[in-house]
Amino acid sequence: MPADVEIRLTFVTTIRSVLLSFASTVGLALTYLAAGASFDRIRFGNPIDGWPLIGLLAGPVLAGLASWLLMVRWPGQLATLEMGKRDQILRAVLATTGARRSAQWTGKTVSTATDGVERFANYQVTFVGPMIAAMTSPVLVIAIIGFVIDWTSALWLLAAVPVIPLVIGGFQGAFRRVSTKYRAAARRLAGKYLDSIQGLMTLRSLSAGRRAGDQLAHEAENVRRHVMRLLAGNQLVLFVSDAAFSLGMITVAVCLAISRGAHGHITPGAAVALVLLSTLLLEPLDRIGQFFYIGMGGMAAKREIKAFVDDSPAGPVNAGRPGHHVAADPAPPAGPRDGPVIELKGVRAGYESDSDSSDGRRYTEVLRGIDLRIGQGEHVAIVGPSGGGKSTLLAVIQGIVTPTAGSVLVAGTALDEAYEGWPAQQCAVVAQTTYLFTGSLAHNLRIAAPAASDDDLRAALEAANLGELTGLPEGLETQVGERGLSLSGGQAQRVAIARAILKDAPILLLDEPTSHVDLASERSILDALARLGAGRTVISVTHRARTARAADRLLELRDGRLLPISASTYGQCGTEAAK
Ligand SMILES: Nc1ncnc2c1ncn2[C@@H]1O[C@H](COP(=O)(O)OP(=O)(O)OP(=O)(O)O)[C@@H](O)[C@H]1O
Repeated sequence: MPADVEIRLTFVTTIRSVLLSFASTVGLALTYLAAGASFDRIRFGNPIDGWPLIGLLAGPVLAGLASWLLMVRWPGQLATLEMGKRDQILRAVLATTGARRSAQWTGKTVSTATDGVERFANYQVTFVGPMIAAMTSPVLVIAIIGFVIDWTSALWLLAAVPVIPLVIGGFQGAFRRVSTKYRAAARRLAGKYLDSIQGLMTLRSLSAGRRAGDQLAHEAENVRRHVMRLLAGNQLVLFVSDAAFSLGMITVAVCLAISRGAHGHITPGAAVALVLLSTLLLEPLDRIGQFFYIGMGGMAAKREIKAFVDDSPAGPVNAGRPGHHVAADPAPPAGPRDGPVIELKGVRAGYESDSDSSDGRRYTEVLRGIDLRIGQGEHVAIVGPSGGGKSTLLAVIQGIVTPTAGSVLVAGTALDEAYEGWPAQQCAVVAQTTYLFTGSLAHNLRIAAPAASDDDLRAALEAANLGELTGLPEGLETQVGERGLSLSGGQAQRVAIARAILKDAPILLLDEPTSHVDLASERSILDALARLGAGRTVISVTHRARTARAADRLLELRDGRLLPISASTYGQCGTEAAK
């Protein structure tokens, strides 16, 4: 949601709240004045008639109508605001590089996009406007008292009114840390909870379920403690403000009524109306109860959403890198051209991770000056120690990880100048594991090529050595993913190859696609990959000597740098899995 829409919505909400609150205040004021006037008439033996009667009837109706209008419009505005914020967060998520993605980050995202957005919208729609209205309506009440009853009493009461917002402002400063800590604890719990669900099978196989449960209970207890602190603060403030202000304000009003009435400045009826009207000056106090739970929580959520969105490199791949121009329009498709298809010069890249204990972030550099030139149709294999940065290098080529220095050219176009989706369009990837979405096999394949026909899908499955799936009773409509047929690791990898075939990109990136499969599956996958790689530029990250030797060129990634090695040296030196 663009900021101006948010500002407009808040502005409209506030104006509406102020108007409706004024209508409600006038309604109640009319009732109290009518009650006072009636009191005078009763004293003189007259029945209740004329404007006091109209006031007594119309006042509550007006007040009730205004309050009702205030209530009925909220749900729609809440939904609009929540939808807009979630859309903004989703865009930020999609623009976030792989460098940030971790279980902690995912948990934070879920917590911010659900509970955080709800709290923010609730705060923005049901709190900000009514709070401003509540703060301004006493001025209206004072004016009514001044005009209708007595200016001296009005001025005395006016002196007490500014104390309430001042006190609320003071409490806000004192309790801001409490609500920020509560939101942080809630985010941490969401992250751990999600982490445990994602790693459920691992936890079970390691008999670590109970320990993980204890940790979750510990985090939940932490959240409970912070909520209790917030509520305790709320109760304390309610007690202090109610005791001091309600009593103080009513006492002042009663003293004024008695003193002004005794000296004949106001009638007994006006004195009664003055005391009744002074209760309307306590309207801001009613809001203090909401202040901590909705107000403080909403403000913390607002800061959190802003930090989340500001923190994500929304927009083009390299947005935020100083001095880099980003093309607004798609660059031309890569045709056969002279020069390298992939070129990296002096590329440095790494990861920032949220530090658990402090506010700061830790940066670890993984690639420390990569130079690489790959020509059209060339097949390059990259080997190296585990954790050396091979997957990171592929992520840089795909534009998922943005280098901190150096330049990257993909399919003949520098990423600095390409639009956001360019590298993803040019590369088909088969990674170590494949994610299958819940849905049909066809749905899972069309993610790569939405316009593909059923025949295209079947042909891709055949070419990926996965023809057996088309023979299932429901064929392409067979449900796979979490709630459907569970495919084996090898079959899932071949679904990824079928996706790559359908995508038909000029560059093929293979990140150890056979590392988690058995020998029979490996043969089948390598065979399908050989067909897929023909005529394409291929980078394959591997630990297998056979795959490495089959490449045109072999490079080793070690200590953040790429060095050429000969296939014979690789086999003999025995890099750990080079068998
Ligand atoms: N999203 C991430 N956030 C933080 N650090 C990361 C992230 N991804 C990878 N790393 C770290 O970067 C380093 C390089 O990881 P990378 O996966 O690129 O290595 P690799 O050579 O592909 O390893 P392997 O052969 O085991 O797959 C590792 O130390 C890893 O912990």
